[in-house]
Amino acid sequence: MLEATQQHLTLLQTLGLNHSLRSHLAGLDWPANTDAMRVVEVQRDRVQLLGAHQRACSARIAAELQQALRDEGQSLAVGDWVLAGPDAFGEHWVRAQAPRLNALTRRNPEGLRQTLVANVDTALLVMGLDHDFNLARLDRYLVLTHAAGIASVVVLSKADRCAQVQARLAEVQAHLRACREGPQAVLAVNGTQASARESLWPWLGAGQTLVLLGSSGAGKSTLTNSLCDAHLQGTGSVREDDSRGRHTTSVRSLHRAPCGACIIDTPGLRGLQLDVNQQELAEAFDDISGLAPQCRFRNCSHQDEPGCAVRDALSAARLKSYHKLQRELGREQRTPLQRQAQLSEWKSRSREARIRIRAKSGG
Ligand SMILES: Nc1nc2c(ncn2[C@@H]2O[C@H](COP(=O)(O)OP(=O)(O)OP(=O)(O)O)[C@@H](O)[C@H]2O)c(=O)[nH]1
Ligand SMILES: [Zn+2]
Repeated sequence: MLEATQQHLTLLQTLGLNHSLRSHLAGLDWPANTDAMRVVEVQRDRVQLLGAHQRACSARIAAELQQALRDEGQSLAVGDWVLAGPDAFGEHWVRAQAPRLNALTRRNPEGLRQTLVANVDTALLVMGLDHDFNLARLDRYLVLTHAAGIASVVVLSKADRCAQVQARLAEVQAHLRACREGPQAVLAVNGTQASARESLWPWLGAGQTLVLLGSSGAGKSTLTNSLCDAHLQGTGSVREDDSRGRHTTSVRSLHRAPCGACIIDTPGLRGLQLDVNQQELAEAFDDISGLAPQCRFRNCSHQDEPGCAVRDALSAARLKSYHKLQRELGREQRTPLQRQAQLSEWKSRSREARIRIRAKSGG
């Protein structure tokens, strides 16, 4: 049994199973008749899985696992590793989930935590060299990946449509010049061509998992198709005036590239609400936290204090991003549920107070 399991695990390396995930899986209590498989797509009450047999299969989530996930406010995400197998009727069931190495999470519009993808090696932050180019949005994505401990590469797409590619590349480099743990590279590509694959070659090793992030119309699906050398993902045109896409991709899905890497395409996020605290934000802006000790005032807010080392060294745009995200976190510290709970607590307190006052005054 162990031999068979080991053989399976070796086959699964091509699906992104690395050494650490392998030990996570080996440490699970394997239910009878199950195999290790990877979640490649999440649907409403089903997931699509790929396993050692390399055939996609559709599975439902066993009630106990469903309950356990719900208790933790979690759900399965693309990239997860699970144990799944068929029942007597041939219906496949996911019975266990392996602990994740990492996950990208955001707050959904209701303020609840949502896992976007799990077990990723590199995030490609895709930004079009058209109207999509926006350094403030890039800063937001960099916080998302940094907080998850996932390496990032900035990919400026539509290089064939832009007359100032070098200037744009230099702009991004200058914007992030003081970062110690910034993106691993900043590249410009024509996502429609196979040459994009060559530019990204260092990150496309066998068993590597990459996720493409960026706004709708940035060119994520186009790049996915080029990296996978196949037309897997539908692509859509963008509006002439603002380069906005039409949200062509609607689900996250994992694809295997011929080079052996796993590519996760994602739909463009409409406004990315971060799921980080002030500490994580400060860590992601390590250019600011690194320079702050040199400011004249220990509690310098890097706004208009004299002797501010941060303001002198950073671009105004980078500092503006930081202040904006800091304000946003201050506002968003509480989720709508917590805000509602707070509101009803105030209401009941003032009701009690009114009753006390009335009782005192004998009314
Ligand atoms: N010329 C050129 N066109 C590109 C490039 N990348 C994307 N496009 C075009 O830009 C449009 C949007 O590309 P998509 O790949 O659908 O964008 P997306 O990021 O997947 O968008 P959503 O699925 O809506 O999130 C399509 O018309 C693509 O053909 C590129 O590098 N060069
Ligand atoms: Zn300062």
